[in-house]
Amino acid sequence: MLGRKSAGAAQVQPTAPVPAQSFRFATPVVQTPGVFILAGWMWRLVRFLLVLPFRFPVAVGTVAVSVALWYFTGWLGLAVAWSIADAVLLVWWRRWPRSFRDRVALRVLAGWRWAWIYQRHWQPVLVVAGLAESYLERQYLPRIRGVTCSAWADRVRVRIVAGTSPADFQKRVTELAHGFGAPSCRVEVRGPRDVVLEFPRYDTLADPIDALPIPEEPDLAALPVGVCEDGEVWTLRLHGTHVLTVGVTGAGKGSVLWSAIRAMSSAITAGIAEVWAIDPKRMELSYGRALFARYADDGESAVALLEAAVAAMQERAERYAGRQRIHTPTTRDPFTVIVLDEVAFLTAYHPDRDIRRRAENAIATLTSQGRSVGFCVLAALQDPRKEVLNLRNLFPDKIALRLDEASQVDMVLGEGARDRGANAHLIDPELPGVGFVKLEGSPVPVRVRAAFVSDADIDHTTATAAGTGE
Ligand SMILES: Nc1ncnc2c1ncn2[C@@H]1O[C@H](COP(=O)(O)OP(=O)(O)OP(=O)(O)O)[C@@H](O)[C@H]1O
Repeated sequence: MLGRKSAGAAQVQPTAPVPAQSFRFATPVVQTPGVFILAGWMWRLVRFLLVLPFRFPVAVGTVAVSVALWYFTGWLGLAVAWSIADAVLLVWWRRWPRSFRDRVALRVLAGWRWAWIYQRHWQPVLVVAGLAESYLERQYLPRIRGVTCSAWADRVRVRIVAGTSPADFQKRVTELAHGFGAPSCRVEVRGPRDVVLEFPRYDTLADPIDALPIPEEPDLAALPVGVCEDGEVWTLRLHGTHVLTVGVTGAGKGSVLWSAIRAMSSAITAGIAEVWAIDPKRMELSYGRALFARYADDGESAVALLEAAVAAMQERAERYAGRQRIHTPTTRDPFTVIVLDEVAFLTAYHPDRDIRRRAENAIATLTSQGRSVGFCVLAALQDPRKEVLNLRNLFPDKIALRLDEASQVDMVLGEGARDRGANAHLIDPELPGVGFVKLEGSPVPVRVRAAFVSDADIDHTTATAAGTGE
């Protein structure tokens, strides 16, 4: 009956078996002869041995020379040669430790970690993490192109499978870090199908950092405020930008503010920079009050301070109009930093609506017009949501200290920052001052720790800059 034309077209899936079908076609199963399997393994072994000298020339060369020495001179010759080589390495290590570290120690370490950590665990970790691809019943894995070690991290260069994207790795940084036993993982895209996975070997920022020395002639576009994960000094640009520091209570926002103020204190003494401080909590900035040209701690006086800053900025802009386009700090026109602790107090939490409106207007004007005439807003905030501070995009530079939620990372550092490894919501509460920043010229967020400025350090800074207070 179904075969009749009047029954209409039957809707069957092309691959589903049809019950009434009299013949079934299936691919025949052919047993591979053992000799082919053996030949395949032999070929892989030969290929491995052929590639080995090119991949590890020093290691293979050392073994080859040792075998040759043993063959031609016996054990004695080999022992003498090794003793001389050891002595040379010892002298190298003692006399030029840095070059020894870069050229010998880190290379040996990289070879060891390539073999023992990455090559050994590569397949299981990537398959379980969902980074292996299947096509026509074959499995394709990203390939390790090389491993290098720096003093604190391993960098694994990977050729990804054609048709996949680096975003697949960026989404699985947590799985990769745990899979290879690293505290974290960051993904850097170098080119088409070319990514680098960076696995720190230990947390370089685990110990607090003491207040950094005060620069005598501070570069206001690169103030030393802490340390980056790779051991470099973390410098913060203030001149020519505005900076927003975001973090939950106790995240260490105060140490960022104080490190920046401390770093520019010589410029304050010289009269070419000044700080106007707003401290609604009266606990953070009040301690170093003598350093500030102006200070406010309640809604009315804070708004008056902000409006005075706007007036000063506009007066300066009027003088510069048509004459100069770049601000150079001088005693007449000092670089002015408006430090605003807990900015949400003025823009969201203050009970007086008029104060909130005036504060928001003043901050918007300063952040949108101030940077070219030498005004900078350095603000701290606990909650980055739009309802609390809808001006956050007017701050070109942002610092994400410990945050409450994963979704807040991209709110602070911009779209994709969390995928690139800026897990600010996972920062250990025991590590105040640790955060993520984007440094100039790189989209990859860098993990940093602000130096801790104690009360004694603030006293010292105040004493150094004495005579410039209110
Ligand atoms: N960089 C740092 N290194 C080590 N410890 C720090 C650092 N910064 C802050 N701390 C410690 O963490 C505590 C909280 O820091 P801080 O008051 O700066 O946090 P906060 O983010 O400003 O919090 P809140 O918003 O509640 O004021 C400090 O008392 C200090 O002991």
